[in-house]
Amino acid sequence: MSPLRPPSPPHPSGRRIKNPHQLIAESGADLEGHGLKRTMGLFQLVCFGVGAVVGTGIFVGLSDSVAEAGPAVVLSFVLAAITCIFTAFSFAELGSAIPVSGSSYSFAYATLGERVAFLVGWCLLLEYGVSVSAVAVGWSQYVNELLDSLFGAQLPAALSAGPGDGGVINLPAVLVVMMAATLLARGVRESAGATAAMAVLKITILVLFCVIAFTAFEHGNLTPFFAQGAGGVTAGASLAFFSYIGFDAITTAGEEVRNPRRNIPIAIMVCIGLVTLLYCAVALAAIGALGPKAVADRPAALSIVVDQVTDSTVGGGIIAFGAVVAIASVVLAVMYGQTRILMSMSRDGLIPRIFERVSPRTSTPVANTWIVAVVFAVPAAFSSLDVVVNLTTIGALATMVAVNLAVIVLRRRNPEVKGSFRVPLYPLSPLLGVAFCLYLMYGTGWATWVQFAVFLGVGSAVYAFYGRSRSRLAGAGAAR
Ligand SMILES: NC(=[NH2+])NCCC[C@H](N)C(=O)O
Repeated sequence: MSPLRPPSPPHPSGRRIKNPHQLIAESGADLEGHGLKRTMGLFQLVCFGVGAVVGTGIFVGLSDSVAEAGPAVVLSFVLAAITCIFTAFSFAELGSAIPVSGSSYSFAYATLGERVAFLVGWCLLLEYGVSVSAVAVGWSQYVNELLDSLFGAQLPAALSAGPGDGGVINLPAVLVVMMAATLLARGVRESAGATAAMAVLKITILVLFCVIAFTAFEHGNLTPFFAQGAGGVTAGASLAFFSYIGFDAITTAGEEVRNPRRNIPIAIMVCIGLVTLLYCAVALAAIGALGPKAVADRPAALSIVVDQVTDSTVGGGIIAFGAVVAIASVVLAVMYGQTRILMSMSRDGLIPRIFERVSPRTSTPVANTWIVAVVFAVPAAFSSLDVVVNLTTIGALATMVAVNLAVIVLRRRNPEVKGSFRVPLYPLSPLLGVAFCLYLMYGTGWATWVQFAVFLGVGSAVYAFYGRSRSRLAGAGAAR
């Protein structure tokens, strides 16, 4: 049973919009010590961000972006980072003004209304759920690489890749999803210490990679720099964007952060800056060592580069081991996020109540966790990486468009709700955020757009036939 919360009073506009004051009051954000415990400081918050962001995108996706952009992939990373920065400003403003859990879904509910909030929640199924599948598929490549360097043998392709990638079923990907569900259902979460350790591990592995790969650096490998022209840079940026997804996790911790109004925006900026530096260095090191062709379209590319540079399988094995641990932690974190978003939506009455049911034995949403695991194990088993990466990316970008718009709506409609952080150059920053997001969405290609349109159509139908009539907010009398 969920604790009963008093329903929000109707929004003055008469539309189904959650009153931001009510949201803040419900979360106890202005009363330190109420609600969840405020234990996270700035360092932990940055670690939390790095832990959520660095994963399959750089370890595996790098080779796809290099295939699109050549050495100019560095610019693709920068383009993706700029998109994130504008959007991160918006996340930071909303996160500091309305410091509640639930992230973009809650922000949209307080500004753009219930229908849009539902669709944002629906897109989060791509950004979180489908990305669990994507990250798991990437994990499986490094498991194979690790097995290879430990035992000199890999799993047969039939059992370690989906039909699109020349296999039948991707068993390691299914395995990691099920392991994460088992841990989450038992209430095992990364402790603050483990989160920090994981972030340090990721940074160490990537720095180690750069140090090794730079020993074999040759400028010649970086020319021609614009191997595939400007179009390649754009396509590469859409792919590279995946490796930044997750920075908004920082804003989902709103209720557990000390001094959120100051720490959340700073943590977002530090996290994106650090990650961009790392990614550009890794890309330059990898291409500088072996040239773009040897990096492009290779599974477990970072391990392979190190193997070739050091002429042994030990270094590559170490990188693979680090990647296996690091990527598994992303699966855990993202699946956790998905279950909590579904819990918020269920508490609002927009999806069936089974998602908010908490097991009395473990105090975790067990049914919710297993539904998520089983549903997203299917694309993990049978999809190829680029399909799930593109779907995750387009879903994430769509929610970010909504977040940028939410800033504008909040400032116009509730100018009194202010956080400590305000986006610079308003309204230019959120508008540029929208523009960059749309640009990268465009870069995902028409096939992804078609899949996305179908997905949104289904979501609208679910809202029309289910969520709309069962909404708690509607029960409060604000229905229109
Ligand atoms: N909230 C999320 N969807 N996180 C997925 C993060 C994916 C992560 N950027 C990676 O490269 O593996």
